[in-house]
Amino acid sequence: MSAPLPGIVITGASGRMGQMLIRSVSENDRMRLAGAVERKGHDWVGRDVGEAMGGAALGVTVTDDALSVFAEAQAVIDFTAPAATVEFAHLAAQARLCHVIGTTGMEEQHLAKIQAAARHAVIVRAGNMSLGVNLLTLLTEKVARALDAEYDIEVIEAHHNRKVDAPSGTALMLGEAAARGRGVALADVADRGRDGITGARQTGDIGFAVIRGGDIVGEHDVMFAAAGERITLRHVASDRSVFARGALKAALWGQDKAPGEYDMIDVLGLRD
Ligand SMILES: NC(=O)c1ccc[n+]([C@@H]2O[C@H](COP(=O)([O-])OP(=O)(O)OC[C@H]3O[C@@H](n4cnc5c(N)ncnc54)[C@H](O)[C@@H]3O)[C@@H](O)[C@H]2O)c1
Ligand SMILES: O=C(O)C1=N[C@H](C(=O)O)CCC1
Repeated sequence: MSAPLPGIVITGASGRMGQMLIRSVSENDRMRLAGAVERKGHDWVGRDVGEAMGGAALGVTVTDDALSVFAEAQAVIDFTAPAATVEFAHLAAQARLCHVIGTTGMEEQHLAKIQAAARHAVIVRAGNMSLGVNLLTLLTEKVARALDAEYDIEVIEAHHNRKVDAPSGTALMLGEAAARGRGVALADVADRGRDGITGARQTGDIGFAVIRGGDIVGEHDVMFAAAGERITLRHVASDRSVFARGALKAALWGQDKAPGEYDMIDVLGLRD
């Protein structure tokens, strides 16, 4: 007899990523959709999630009681908002299931609570779950290590007009990778908001520039600019399925791991 398929809960079910994840999990034959969670008061609560999405019924009713569905599942995939994710991390630790976190815009207070939850649960967290961006972080680190500070590093990102955090989680991952390559702490060299008479660029800074418009899914450039030449590493996401694919991989990967915090470099087996 074959083992039961791992049950996956999707939080933020009505969101841009939530709907993509509901579709991806329900079409995947290595897992089953075990729950769909939305915030209290959301008009999807109490409805079949497939019908709420405008399609066929999936036999899963959207709930605002996360713990009740976590108790019957093996993983939760969570692309919501920082405060909600902290709450879900606490509940996932209680239910001892794998928590895959795609939420960005986290501050120190959120990260400390997630770290505490990782004492009891497997947590996989990444500002970008796509294979392409995770490879790009490795390339960025390598190029930054090879070049000296005569090469100014700028991270440029573009996203849709509904995005609420900036710079994007991906831009910060790329900035961290560049700082690692340089052997510095990003917090010491990040230049995140230029406006007015800023003065000349400081040698060694890592700059961030942010574009918001229309339905851009996610675009990131890491530029190394020196006198006489410029290198640009680029990733363009044109479909949210690339993030969902990584998240589903992480949920399966996390099933037999010890509690702790992991990222997509671990999931993809790319760590040196
Ligand atoms: N890591 C990645 O690969 C990746 C990719 C895409 C988006 N993201 C991040 O995922 C997050 C969501 O992005 P989106 O575009 O889907 O946003 P969205 O606003 O479309 O969806 C967020 C959903 O979360 C729900 N939500 C908020 N609080 C909740 C709560 N307490 N309980 C249950 N549900 C709650 C909202 O109602 C909404 O449906 C953002 O932080 C975004 O940056 C990460
Ligand atoms: O649409 C978003 O929001 C995205 N967020 C992530 C980020 O902040 O980098 C990943 C790309 C899409």
